[in-house]
Amino acid sequence: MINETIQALTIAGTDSGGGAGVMADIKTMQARYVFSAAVVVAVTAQNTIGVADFMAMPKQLIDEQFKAVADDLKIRAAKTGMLADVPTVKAVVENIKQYDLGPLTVDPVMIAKGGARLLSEDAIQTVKQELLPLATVLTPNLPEAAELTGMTIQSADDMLVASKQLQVLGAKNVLVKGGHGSSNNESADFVLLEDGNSFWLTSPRVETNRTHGTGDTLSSCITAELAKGQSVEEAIRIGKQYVSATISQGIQVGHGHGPLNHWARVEGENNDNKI
Ligand SMILES: Nc1ncnc2c1ncn2[C@@H]1O[C@H](COP(=O)(O)OP(=O)(O)OP(=O)(O)O)[C@@H](O)[C@H]1O
Ligand SMILES: Cc1ncc(CO)c(N)n1
Repeated sequence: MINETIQALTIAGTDSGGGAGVMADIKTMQARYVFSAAVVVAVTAQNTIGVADFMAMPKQLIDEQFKAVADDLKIRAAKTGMLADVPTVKAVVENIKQYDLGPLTVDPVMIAKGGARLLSEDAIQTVKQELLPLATVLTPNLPEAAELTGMTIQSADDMLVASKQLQVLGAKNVLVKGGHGSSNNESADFVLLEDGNSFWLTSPRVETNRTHGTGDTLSSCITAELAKGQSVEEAIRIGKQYVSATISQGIQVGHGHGPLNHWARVEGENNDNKI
């Protein structure tokens, strides 16, 4: 008998251009040696330049995908990404409550790098009230943290206050991503853990437009590491190291915000005998 392969689930939208959403999630989990299943809740027509169109899946098809996965696979951790609109958020929340999917990472995706809305404005409230309380780890970028808290977030102190507010709203552990920050030489993320401990994660800011799917990649890596049984702190630290490697070891695809290098290796990591 061989040991059961570690399995994780992404619940998100597809990206026809291959760089973000479900595609980035699967590539990331594969690179982290975790088997990835996917519940597709929306399909986008998208490339590195922008999102041309998208459609959310009907509730019945979302329910059936969750059931198909839960009936057969042993999911050890899950993440959510693009959730499109109110009915989709509600369907996802209902299914997450119904099945044992392990620790949940919520990436509250709202607006794509090109400016397209991937979550309707009225659904922000639904995410806040119904999905946030289910999050083991919440990973907003600066504009998302601002939307969810109603704060203006400009300084490091603002990130700290926002993370506390997000914990009050029900997220156990919060990672506020600084990719959209104004510092020119550092990309600094703030982490507030369930036990009240907090720390900064910094990496050199890479001068590049190849940053399509950074948030998806970070949250998927965290999910993969949680599936392996890593602590939340360790999963977040590895996530930051991996996403930094995928940005700094860039590849060239497309004409806009290029995708990341999911083949990138974290320096010093031994990847022998991972399966
Ligand atoms: N130019 C950069 N150089 C280094 N690290 C970066 C850069 N841009 C983003 N990051 C890092 O990537 C991670 C994701 O942050 P970011 O704020 O870009 O997420 P996001 O906006 O949700 O991404 P997306 O919407 O494209 O998926 C964070 O750890 C952030 O610090
Ligand atoms: C489908 C999808 N999910 C998430 C993002 C944000 O990176 C995107 N651009 N597209």
